[in-house]
Amino acid sequence: MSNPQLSPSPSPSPSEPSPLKVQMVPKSVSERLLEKFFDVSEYDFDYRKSAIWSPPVRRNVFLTSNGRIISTEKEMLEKLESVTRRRRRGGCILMFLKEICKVITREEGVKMMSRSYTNLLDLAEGNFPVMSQPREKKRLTRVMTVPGVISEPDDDQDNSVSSDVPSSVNQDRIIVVANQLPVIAKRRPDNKGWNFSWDDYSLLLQLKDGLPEEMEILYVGSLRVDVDPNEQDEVSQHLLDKFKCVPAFLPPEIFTKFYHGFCKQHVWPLFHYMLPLSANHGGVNLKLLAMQQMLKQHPKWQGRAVLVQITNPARGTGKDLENTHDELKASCKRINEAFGQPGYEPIVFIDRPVSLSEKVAYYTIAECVVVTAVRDGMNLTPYEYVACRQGVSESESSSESNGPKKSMLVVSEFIGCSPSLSGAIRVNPWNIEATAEAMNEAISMVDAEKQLRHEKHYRYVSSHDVAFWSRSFFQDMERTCKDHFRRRCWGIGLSFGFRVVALDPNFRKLSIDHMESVYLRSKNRAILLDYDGTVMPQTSHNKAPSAEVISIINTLSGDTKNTVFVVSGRGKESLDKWFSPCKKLGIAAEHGYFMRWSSDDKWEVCGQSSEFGWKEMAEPVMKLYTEATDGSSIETKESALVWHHRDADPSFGSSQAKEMLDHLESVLANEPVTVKRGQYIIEVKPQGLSKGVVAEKIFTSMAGSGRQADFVLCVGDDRSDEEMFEIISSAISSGILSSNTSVFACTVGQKPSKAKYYLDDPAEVVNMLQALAEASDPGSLTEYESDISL
Ligand SMILES: O=P(O)(O)OC[C@H]1O[C@H](O[C@H]2O[C@H](CO)[C@@H](O)[C@H](O)[C@H]2O)[C@H](O)[C@@H](O)[C@@H]1O
Repeated sequence: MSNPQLSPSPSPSPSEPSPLKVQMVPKSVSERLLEKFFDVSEYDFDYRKSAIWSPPVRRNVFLTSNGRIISTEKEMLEKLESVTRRRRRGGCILMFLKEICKVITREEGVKMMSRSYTNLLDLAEGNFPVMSQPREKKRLTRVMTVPGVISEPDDDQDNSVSSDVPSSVNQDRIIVVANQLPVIAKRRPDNKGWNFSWDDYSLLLQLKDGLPEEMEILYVGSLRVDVDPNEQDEVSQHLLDKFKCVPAFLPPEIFTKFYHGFCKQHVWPLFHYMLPLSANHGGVNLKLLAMQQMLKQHPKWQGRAVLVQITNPARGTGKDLENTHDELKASCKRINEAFGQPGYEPIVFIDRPVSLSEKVAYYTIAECVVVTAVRDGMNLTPYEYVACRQGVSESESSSESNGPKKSMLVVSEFIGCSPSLSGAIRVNPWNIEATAEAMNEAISMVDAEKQLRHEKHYRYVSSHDVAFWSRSFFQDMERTCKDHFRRRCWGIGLSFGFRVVALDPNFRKLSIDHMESVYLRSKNRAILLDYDGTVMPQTSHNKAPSAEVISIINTLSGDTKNTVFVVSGRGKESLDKWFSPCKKLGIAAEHGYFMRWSSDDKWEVCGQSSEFGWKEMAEPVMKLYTEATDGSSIETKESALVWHHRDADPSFGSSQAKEMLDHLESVLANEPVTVKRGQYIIEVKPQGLSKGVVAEKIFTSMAGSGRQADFVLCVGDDRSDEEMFEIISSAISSGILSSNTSVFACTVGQKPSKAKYYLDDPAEVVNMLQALAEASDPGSLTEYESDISL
């Protein structure tokens, strides 16, 4: 092992958190296993350093890369045995190493953090750290990888809550984790301890305005001061009691590496797709060059226009930053020398720290603000500027800006706030000429227009404040987590393909025997079947239904107790041809744009819209993506356009599909259409057309003719089929179906769905339908139909 084997240090007792020093610990189970089976010295890793120390519990918990929790040494050995067996079959040394690397031993972590570094999972569970006291443990819902009911913990956690719902959820709480806590810490004048107060300027603090009043808000983050380890317990307790803040005390050198190194040099550039230096080169040189260009192109501004460049002092250090800074200074000097006059310098370069009030003063007098960041998540400068310009009172403003409020913005199209500023002049900051022209246009604009643009922006800024954003984030979160505690989480896939899906605990495999017995007892049955991916495998090349499927569907639709429909996105011609032997079968084609109750009936056109002008807008976009995506194609249906990427490279096709979805949604935003994803397709279809509407029509018609369905079987595999499942509960509440109706909503494949049941694949669906066909009443079949079904 690469770890030096030092003498074991005793485990801290639960009441005594570990002192602030690095301790090496005895070899863990996983280390011993690694040594036993692999030459681990080849792999230079030390997983223990990544372990987060938490106050000790008395057992180990291992988390493997597929999310399975292994909680005993015995289980670990079993896992190892199975992996080594796989290894012999030519398998997965690396995979196992990765799994082992992900092992988290809660007891054996290297205790390099200070005592305030508490376990965030505990916070989430409602176990607030009470310093120096043993804590009660509750557990979060576990992640499983195999179907079944989660067994109760068999360990020594006597205090754990056995219910799925932690008691803490009775009280609404939100935990805000941020770099800095929204508190100001000052040493007491006598140097004995600290005074704390809320930081009223902190956005984090203002978040609460958008949250429900009874919501408890807990903050986790660092302080801006360095608190001696001896004082940390007391400070933590005080901040928790009085401010609901949990401080993370990072030693200064770790904080510097974390913030200036990891955050600024790695995470920020990574998330903004740029090298660290190009940012600084952050909010500046492109703008100076644009100013130079504007003065050259529009000499009328020489002697009149001044660019005040407020540059935050560089947060990092190093030769590269110094060079960048020197370059900026040189640009300012060059421009000022070229265009300056006695008493006039076109560029005022401020690279010292600027207080908020000074910044507000600059914003208040600025005729225009120019933000040319080449990449930024949000950038609040334009909003702050608009608010400051609104705040100018007539008595404070110069005679020139007396009268109506006005402001002008030139903003980079690459910053997050750009789309929300519809009155701003948007530029590509790399295009210096265009930026220069935009600056000229902005300051040359007539006052009335500046005023209109300002009013528009101010309306947006004043209604989209911090409270607005926190409220909308919170609502999104609430919607997403609505059933969080009810659902079971399942780990699916491996490595990068690993994901956790949350499924309803009642989601289960459809029991054919049970359904068959209900089928036999029922009198009015509605059977709604999707086509592709349900009765027809997606992988099949021949898309026509097999003779077996035709025979089964024919038998089912021939039973007078049954109303059977194929409800598909496909066009009517192929469905009509394929199912021509099934005379009594209903067909809904193109998501219900066309509907036919039996082969004797005419096709009804159900679309509300006969206006297809949008096709001319959608098709060129689809063509663009088709040209760029080898293997993709466009399908033109009567009511819809479909872009297929099944035959394209899987990952490229799917990323193109995501991009096209966004593209089409914005191009067609004002058109009466919806853009939907399906199995390897993006489909644009008229609004109001859905399989849900089809299902509703069928149930309504049955009820209207005195044959309200007492049995509903609805099977589908795709997103569009979810609309059928969804409509069932509203059909029961509206009385179209009875609360006694036996409903079998079934999706194909195990995945999050509105359906309560699943079958694994189309083969199982066909078996299930076969069982129902066999249970159907042969007496109700016509002679011709019984011939076919034989
Ligand atoms: O509602 P469904 O019966 O599931 O039909 C939905 C779509 O079916 C067709 O696309 C599907 O089959 C294609 C092969 O023929 C395949 O490449 C694609 O991935 C599948 O989604 C049809 O072409 C679409 O118009 C339907 O919307």
